[in-house]
Amino acid sequence: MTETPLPIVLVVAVALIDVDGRVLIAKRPEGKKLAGLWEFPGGKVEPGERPEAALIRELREELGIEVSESCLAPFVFASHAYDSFHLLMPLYLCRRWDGVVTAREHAGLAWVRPEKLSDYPMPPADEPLVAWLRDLL
Ligand SMILES: Nc1nc2c([nH]c(=O)n2[C@@H]2O[C@H](COP(=O)(O)OP(=O)(O)OP(=O)(O)O)[C@@H](O)[C@H]2O)c(=O)[nH]1
Ligand SMILES: [Mg+2]
Repeated sequence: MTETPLPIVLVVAVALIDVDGRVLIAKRPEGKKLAGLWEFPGGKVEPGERPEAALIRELREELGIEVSESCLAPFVFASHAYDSFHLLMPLYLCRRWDGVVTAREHAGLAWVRPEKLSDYPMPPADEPLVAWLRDLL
């Protein structure tokens, strides 16, 4: 069987972890794909951009925080076929940042214990990531 190849889209995302071990998730705003679902902050890597630089840029734009590259620890990744593209999404862990986390582009933010993440509706690609966080954090 021949499959029509889907474009691969590289998205970088992060699980920010606070001193109490809670993880930050953010609610996708109205008007965007998957609106209303909770996600890990991050976004698309632009052409020619390094993944870590893209994530640092996205965290500045979306949350108003400054993260240094040495604080981004590669963790697990999602590989998920949506209808029109194939998502490849590395998830980093980060426990240190400067500034106050603010919802600049999201409809809301929540700090959630790993075992409670499954109470929040998230995109299908995120389900395995939530399981890894629950098991390994
Ligand atoms: N940031 C993020 N994106 C995710 C997650 N799970 C998931 O399927 N995605 C998908 O990854 C794609 C890109 O994410 P995004 O909307 O954050 O991209 P972006 O920040 O660059 O926004 P923009 O393209 O509107 O400028 C979306 O189709 C989104 O649904 C997740 O946990 N975090
Ligand atoms: Mg984004």
